[in-house]
Amino acid sequence: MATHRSRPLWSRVMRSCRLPGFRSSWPRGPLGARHLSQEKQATETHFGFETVSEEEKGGKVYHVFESVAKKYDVMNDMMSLGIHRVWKDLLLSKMHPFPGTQLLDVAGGTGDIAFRFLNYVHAQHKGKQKRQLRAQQNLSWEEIAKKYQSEEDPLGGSRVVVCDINKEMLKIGKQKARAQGHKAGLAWVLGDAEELPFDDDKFDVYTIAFGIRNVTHIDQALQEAHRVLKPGGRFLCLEFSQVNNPLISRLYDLYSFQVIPVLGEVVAGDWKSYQYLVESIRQFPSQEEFKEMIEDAGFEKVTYESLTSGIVAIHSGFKL
Ligand SMILES: COc1cc(O)cc(C/C=C(\C)CC/C=C(\C)CC/C=C(\C)CC/C=C(\C)CC/C=C(\C)CC/C=C(\C)CC/C=C(\C)CC/C=C(\C)CC/C=C(\C)CCC=C(C)C)c1O
Ligand SMILES: C[S@@+](CC[C@H](N)C(=O)[O-])C[C@H]1O[C@@H](n2cnc3c(N)ncnc32)[C@H](O)[C@@H]1O
Repeated sequence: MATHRSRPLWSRVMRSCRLPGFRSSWPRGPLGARHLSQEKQATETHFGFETVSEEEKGGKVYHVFESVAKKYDVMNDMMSLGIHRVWKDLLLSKMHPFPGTQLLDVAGGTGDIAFRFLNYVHAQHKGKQKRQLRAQQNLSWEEIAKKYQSEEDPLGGSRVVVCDINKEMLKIGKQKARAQGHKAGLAWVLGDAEELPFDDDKFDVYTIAFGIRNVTHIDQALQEAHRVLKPGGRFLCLEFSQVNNPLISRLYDLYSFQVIPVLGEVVAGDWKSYQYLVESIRQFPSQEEFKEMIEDAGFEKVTYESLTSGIVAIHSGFKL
């Protein structure tokens, strides 16, 4: 079977040499590459509103999530007044996993998407079991109890792999998994979205929630998503997007720049990481631009849904 090492040679060589032209037109934010010289295009990018070298960015992003890991979940509930939970639930209902789904959750951090997936497939499997038992009306209650006990896989064959580049985020995720009683069907892998440590054609669904904005080469991460998905597999991305209503946009800016970093400082003792959060949101492409990037990576039937006036969007695409 082909492995992740089997990426075309030109791709590997151009990537390691950082030749101009390898990158797509991204980044295109206010301080993005389109304002830079041809030579600098291959080496400079943005970290929030700051211009940094591509080599520097990964380390800076790593430091942000290492720093916020312990307060990450509480901060999300506070900053979003719990709304991020609704967005994540919507991602799961859009996915509507079938029994036996193999999910890869990239930039999975503290496991929010993975735990939702496990709860979803568990409930789905239980429901299916109940329906089957109801259909077998002639069974005695002892036989029904026996059938329940002999059930070996309560997830019906579904599995999720959480992959994240940050050890601290994964550590918190594993602690949460233990506390919530998740063990079966869950694996944690340290890895980079730009160079996934998985074989080709391995997963039915690839998710990335609030992760892709932090990746240095978004085009590379999208190509990797395409590579590891099975033919017919689905890409789903939940990410901050563009608010189009001018009034809401004004309020949103006020809240983002005046409140979020203050909350970051008060709750997590970390102004800078939350300043990076709001700045990185402004650097991310619009719904339509991101849709094009997903198509460029080879996905088909690409669609998106804007949620909460476009504060976030869910993009979907298929490897056909
Ligand atoms: C370091 O990197 C990160 C760290 C992290 O912890 C998380 C992430 C990734 C993010 C997530 C996993 C998602 C969860 C996190 C967030 C949603 C935080 C980011 C928040 C924003 C960019 C702002 C938008 C927030 C929301 C839509 C949540 C709801 C909040 C409100 C409705 C605001 C209510 C607050 C107040 C009333 C307090 C007083 C506010 C002011 C004085 C400022 C003025 C503000 C307003 C008048 C209202 C604000 C209005 C809006 C936000 C727009 C309203 C929208 C609609 C009506 C649709 C990570 O990468
Ligand atoms: C805002 S958190 C999102 C966590 C989780 N998906 C959620 O929705 O709560 C962003 C995550 O992206 C991870 N990340 C950043 N760059 C990455 C990369 N190149 N490869 C894999 N993960 C990365 C960070 O370590 C962090 O855990």
